Amino acid sequence: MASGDILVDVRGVAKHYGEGETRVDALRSVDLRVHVGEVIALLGPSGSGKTTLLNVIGCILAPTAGRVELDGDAVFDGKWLRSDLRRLRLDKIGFIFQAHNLLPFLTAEENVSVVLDLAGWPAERGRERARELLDYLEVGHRAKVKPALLSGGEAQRVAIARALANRPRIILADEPTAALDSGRAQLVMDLLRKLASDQKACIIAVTHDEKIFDRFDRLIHLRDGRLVDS
Ligand SMILES: Nc1ncnc2c1ncn2[C@@H]1O[C@H](COP(=O)(O)OP(=O)(O)OP(=O)(O)O)[C@@H](O)[C@H]1O
Repeated sequence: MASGDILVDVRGVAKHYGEGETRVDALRSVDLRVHVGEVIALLGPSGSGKTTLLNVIGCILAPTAGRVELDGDAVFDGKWLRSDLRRLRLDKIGFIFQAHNLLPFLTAEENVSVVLDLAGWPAERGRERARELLDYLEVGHRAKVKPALLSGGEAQRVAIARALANRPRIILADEPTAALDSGRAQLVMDLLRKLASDQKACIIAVTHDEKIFDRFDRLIHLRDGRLVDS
């Protein structure tokens, strides 16, 4: 595959927390490349480093060593290479969290458009984009409803709309289907697959949800901070 197809390029990434006797090596020399259109699962026992790796790729956490390139831009090489990490995250990365933490006092539509406000979109265009995405995710008819009145599946789709609002090409998900029953979990995964292909994006999801393993292109296993054979 051409190098232009690589959206996430992690090389020799290590991360330890603490020092001396309390030191924990959460990641040890991790190499990972993720291509356009790929949908990848990060698996491994509790404490194996999955969240740490997701947070490093999401530019939320600085590794102790190594290099990270996102969508062709070097962002970390022993140190951050970009001063505007918040902007970088807004432009390139979409986060989908398990507890979908929608803002309870905003409608579904406003929960999506608020991200675009932050990214500097004019309000009207932000609202249009939010509606378009909610329609695409088949939850447009719930646009004016607040999160408390949404079903689990609807709320998760609003959270996905929010993660995608600014057209990020790197989508990071932490247990995206944990709160859903089997049928809804499959639907969410089918949606994420369609998105990755339509928007030339990639998806990296931490999951323990065996019923969706067959929806991933690759299963990446972490053990004690190292990648083991997929
Ligand atoms: N802020 C922190 N300070 C100290 N140690 C930490 C911190 N965050 C994580 N760790 C440790 O780093 C290791 C990897 O943690 P991480 O959360 O990445 O694992 P995980 O695979 O996501 O686990 P889980 O499936 O339980 O969420 C663990 O030993 C954890 O205790």
